[in-house]
Amino acid sequence: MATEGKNLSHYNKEEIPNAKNFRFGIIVSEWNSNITENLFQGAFDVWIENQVFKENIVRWNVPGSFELIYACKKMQETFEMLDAIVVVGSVIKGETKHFDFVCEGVTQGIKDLNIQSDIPVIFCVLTDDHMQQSIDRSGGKHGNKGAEAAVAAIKMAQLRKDAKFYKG
Ligand SMILES: Nc1c(NC[C@H](O)[C@H](O)[C@H](O)CO)[nH]c(=O)[nH]c1=O
Ligand SMILES: CC(=O)[C@@H](O)COP(=O)(O)O
Repeated sequence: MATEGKNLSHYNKEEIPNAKNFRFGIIVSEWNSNITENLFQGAFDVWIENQVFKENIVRWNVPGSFELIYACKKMQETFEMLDAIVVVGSVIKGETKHFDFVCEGVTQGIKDLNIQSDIPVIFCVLTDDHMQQSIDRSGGKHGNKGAEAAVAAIKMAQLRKDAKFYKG
């Protein structure tokens, strides 16, 4: 398993672009908030550690992961100055196939928003079989996927900035 036995949240600050002037959006699902709040904190802490100004971080909340799609579309439309957006969710399998549809729907929706908009969207949605897997990946033994998402957001913001520079 890709994550098993590993903590993927450790990163080398020397390899992270200067994030001081970047502006980020983050949308947090309220489902499984014990998980999503830890994911948010992991992302927020990485951005602060990399000199992002608190006032340059915009947070919205949504009821569940499926609503991340619409909220992200509206955030892209509303805050065109953002350099990247992170969407945060925790989907945990239940008794029915609903888990499959929510996970696939969010995945495809966020993929589409990356294609349709100039603002990159980072996918920080845990899709786990049970709560322990979620705990392990939101500040537990396998690190914090929120921290990883924040690093990805910085790197993609820099890639977008470089692309604009080369395009002229
Ligand atoms: N079961 C989980 C959900 N389900 C709710 C959906 O995301 C959505 O809010 C609802 O279908 C109304 O549109 N959401 C999660 O984020 N995590 C879950 O485990
Ligand atoms: C992902 C879900 O919506 C799921 O957790 C809901 O649980 P159930 O499938 O038992 O209704």
